[in-house]
Amino acid sequence: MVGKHRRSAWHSTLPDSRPSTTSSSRTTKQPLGINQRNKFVHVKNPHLDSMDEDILYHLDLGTKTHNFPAMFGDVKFVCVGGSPNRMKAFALFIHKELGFEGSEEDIQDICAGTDRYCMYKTGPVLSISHGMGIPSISIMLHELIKLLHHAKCCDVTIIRIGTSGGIGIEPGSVVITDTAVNSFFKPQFEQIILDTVVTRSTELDKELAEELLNCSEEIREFPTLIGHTMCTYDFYEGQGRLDGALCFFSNERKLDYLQRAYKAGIRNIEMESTVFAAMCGLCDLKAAVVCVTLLNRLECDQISSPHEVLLEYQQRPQQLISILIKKRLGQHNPK
Ligand SMILES: O=P(O)(O)O[C@@H]1C[C@H](O)[C@@H](CO)O1
Ligand SMILES: O=c1cc[nH]c(=O)[nH]1
Repeated sequence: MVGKHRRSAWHSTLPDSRPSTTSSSRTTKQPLGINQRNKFVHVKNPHLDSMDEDILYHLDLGTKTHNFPAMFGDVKFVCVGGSPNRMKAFALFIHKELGFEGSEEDIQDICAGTDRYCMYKTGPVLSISHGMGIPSISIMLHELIKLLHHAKCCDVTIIRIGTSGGIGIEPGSVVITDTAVNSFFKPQFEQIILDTVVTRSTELDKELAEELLNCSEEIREFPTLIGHTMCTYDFYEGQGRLDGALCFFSNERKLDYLQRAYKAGIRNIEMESTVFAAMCGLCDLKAAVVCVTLLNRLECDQISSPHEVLLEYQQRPQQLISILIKKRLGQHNPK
């Protein structure tokens, strides 16, 4: 049984079934979310205090070479996603949406000295790529969380905007994760530390998920729903695909697994949400995962939609996040 969630997954193609939660109480013209005033980002590592300098190697930043409070102290929203191009596109999009002055050329990759990750900042919004899979996002998050801590950022909301495979929902739907689960449908992330397996919770911020769902009420162009997200260690065998270089199970076993996942409340599969939820939770960061689905895994394994369709799908979580950010900043004018 998957851990607590307030209601079962819900599909916006049934508008009448939308919860009656009003958008006014939580999301109108408030600079910050209700319960997140002056909450600093916490690192949980006593060794950091005794370090003379902290070099964030994969971001090509360091506390002696860069003035973190000056560069990042005003950050309130951090958006992360796998692809460098997507995260650059998001930074440009949000820059325009927030009506900031300056041209696109002004938004440069802060991590240009490394090709591991890219990072863009526009106003209070930081946009960073994390590559594919748990190890890649985990390295980025260690360094990002330290960056936010050294910069003395407070009241930060962090959102992963990704792509995923849907289960039993229309391709192009956007899933807001209430709980990230592992391949056994459990709300847990297992981190191996030295020679010990440490199990961490993958609960995400339920209020933030609801706030995002409220924002989705303004977008009629695509369905948005709340559901569990399964996070795997692999795209092919790990997600029950029949089209990898290796596959030793039948179509029947694949479908049985995916149907059991659907019954457990899982609506999409991706490769980062559990560690993202676990690390952000431990460091007091309000976190959400918002992924578009590229296909329905009950129907196929290959992602065969045309490039333009996939590009448009990738913009959907960005549209939703832009409404949230504008509402939080008191800049939103509903259509
Ligand atoms: O944020 P992205 O689109 O990279 O997320 C998913 C999970 C994997 O990283 C990748 C697999 O195609 O897409
Ligand atoms: O099926 C999919 C599509 C995108 N990302 C995944 O991890 N799985």
